[in-house]
Amino acid sequence: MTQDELKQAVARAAISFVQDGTIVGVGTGSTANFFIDELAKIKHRIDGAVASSEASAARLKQHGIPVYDLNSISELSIYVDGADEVNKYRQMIKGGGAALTREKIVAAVAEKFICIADESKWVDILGKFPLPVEVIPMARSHVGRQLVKLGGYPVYREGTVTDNGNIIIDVHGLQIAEANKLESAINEIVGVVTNGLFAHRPADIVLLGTKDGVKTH
Ligand SMILES: O=C(CO)[C@H](O)[C@H](O)COP(=O)(O)O
Repeated sequence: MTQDELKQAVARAAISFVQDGTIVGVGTGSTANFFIDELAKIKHRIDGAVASSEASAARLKQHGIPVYDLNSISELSIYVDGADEVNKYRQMIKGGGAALTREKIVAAVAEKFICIADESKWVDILGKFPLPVEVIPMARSHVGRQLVKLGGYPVYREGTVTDNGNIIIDVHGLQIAEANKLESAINEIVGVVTNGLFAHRPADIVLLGTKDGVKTH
């Protein structure tokens, strides 16, 4: 099976968690795109969606799925999104697509976070994938220096502007043993909007696409 076929399989599996008549939280990235395409097939059963990026909102609208502002709803039963890395505690690194802040906001509102990923994303220790940090542009150098003090090698992601008008710094060389602590420490740096560690809010369910089928963690 190709990686895309594994992504498609988990996207399809996630549909079984969608309840009729609800608004669905939708993430960002290639795996989330497969989920959006699956969601379109059952769009008559749902009320609409909340998106974690402009790109996902556009794809949902192309399919004729109504997209709601997060501020206009009071509850969200599920949020379905991909990950760049996920471990056995269902903690994740996210933000490869630069949507980490909105992803974290929608995930915070959702009752259940369902992570959909192909098996290449499964890791023992988080940190091989460079950790994305969303930063207010004028704080770029300051934040970079503080990230070095935390043991990382910050690299400015040139040419990327987030949906919130900010920049991304990718932190290389981290071996993340205590994800909760590192998530908090980075968020305490002045100028950081948020970072792509999802340790305080891990996924509730991970659907992992493997050659032997979709496995649930
Ligand atoms: O966090 C994300 C975007 O900000 C994505 O979930 C993550 O990058 C995984 O992407 P893909 O499904 O394309 O592998």
